[in-house]
Amino acid sequence: MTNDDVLNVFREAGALLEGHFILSSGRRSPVFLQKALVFSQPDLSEKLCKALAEKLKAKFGQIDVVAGPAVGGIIPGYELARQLGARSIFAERVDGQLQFRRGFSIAEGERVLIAEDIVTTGLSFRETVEALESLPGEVVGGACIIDRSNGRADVGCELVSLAAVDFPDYDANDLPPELAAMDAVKPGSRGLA
Ligand SMILES: O=P(O)(O)OC[C@H]1O[C@H](OP(=O)(O)OP(=O)(O)O)[C@H](O)[C@@H]1O
Ligand SMILES: O=C(O)c1cc(=O)[nH]c(=O)[nH]1
Ligand SMILES: [Mg+2]
Repeated sequence: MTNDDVLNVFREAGALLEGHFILSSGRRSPVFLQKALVFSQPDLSEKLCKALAEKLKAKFGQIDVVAGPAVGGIIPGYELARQLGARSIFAERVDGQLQFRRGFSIAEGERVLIAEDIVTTGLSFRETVEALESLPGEVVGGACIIDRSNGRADVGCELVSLAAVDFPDYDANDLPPELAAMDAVKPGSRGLA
């Protein structure tokens, strides 16, 4: 799939939003990819993850465990695991810190892939890498559906994206006038009680 093919899936699902958004990192953007609207359609999740899984097989070979950060990483992580013949686990925030709970485990020597929906600054990805450090297994790399930093984000491991695009984001104290004129909304889960 090309970048345009992937963006068209989001556009047709009504998931390519315009406005004033507060991102997970606290940065602001006039564009938001509401992935939940795409992942609410299993055929679309399957289509995107199948194309991404082909790239991942070629790059990393055998994967035993796919680990994604909640909430956004759960569905693509599960569908990628299905496509790759791997297990799927997820990390969730406890007092703001990502932890693997619910009895999830990784065995010594297992090959682990980190799966995300969207990468902006790479912060959530790096936190997932950190959460995996105290567990057995080898992180062989990472995957995301859309890298909106177009390859600039440091994710703490080798990243394969299905699409890489350049969407603007700004410091909250340095907004362009058209964004400053709009009320901001925060769609993600980070920081919610
Ligand atoms: O690269 P980053 O700057 O970390 O931004 C990307 C992250 O932001 C979103 O998660 P969010 O914390 O908003 O919550 P969600 O997963 O519940 O949507 C998205 O799912 C990624 O995890
Ligand atoms: O950076 C984010 O928080 C973010 C951006 C985006 O486009 N979509 C999303 O779910 N999160
Ligand atoms: Mg997330």
